[in-house]
Amino acid sequence: MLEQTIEKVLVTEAEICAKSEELGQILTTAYADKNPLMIAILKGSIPFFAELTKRIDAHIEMDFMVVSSYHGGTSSSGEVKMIKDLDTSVEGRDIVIVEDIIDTGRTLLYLKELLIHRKAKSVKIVTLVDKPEGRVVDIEADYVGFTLPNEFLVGFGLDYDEHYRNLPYIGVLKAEIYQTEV
Ligand SMILES: O=P(O)(O)OC[C@H]1O[C@H](OP(=O)(O)OP(=O)(O)O)[C@H](O)[C@@H]1O
Ligand code: HPA
Repeated sequence: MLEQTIEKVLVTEAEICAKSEELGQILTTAYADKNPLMIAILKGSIPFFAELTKRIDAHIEMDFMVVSSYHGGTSSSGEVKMIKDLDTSVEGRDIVIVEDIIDTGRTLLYLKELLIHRKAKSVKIVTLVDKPEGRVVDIEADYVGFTLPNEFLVGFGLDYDEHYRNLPYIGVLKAEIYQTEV
């Protein structure tokens, strides 16, 4: 069914689990005794957030923000909209933003500047995927799972028109899918 719409798989579920384990160990060491606030940027980061946080062997807290800049299809509106803010104050806290992807960089630049403005003690970014060729603003993640080419990706939280987030791997859709309703 869904699998028939996929042109190629770029990152398998096993590779994502192994990378989450590796990043979890790095964050366990980096944040031992710091009680960071880990922020999932919804909706896309949910599957990765779940994989990653269960592999961090240290005290953490969790909160959630909903922001959106992609309005259907494969192109960014360029405007980042806050749809749901945090419940927790970030003042004086060590923050780890968890994202599924950094592409143009606009979403993470907006979020990082917002959290610094709110007086977070530190703000680090962990992303499952980095597409450096897509960047239009100057921002980098501190921890990157996979650096991938500039193709439109789906799966493991990444959507095309809100579909395909539930694929357990990251891939590219067949070209004809972009011309038809999903
Ligand atoms: O680097 P950028 O070009 O800003 O793109 C990255 C952002 O785009 C996607 O979110 P989207 O706005 O599509 O919302 P979603 O998480 O609900 O899919 C993704 O989850 C990142 O938050
Ligand atoms: O390649 C992508 N796929 C899905 N969502 C995205 N948001 C930014 N880039 C992408």
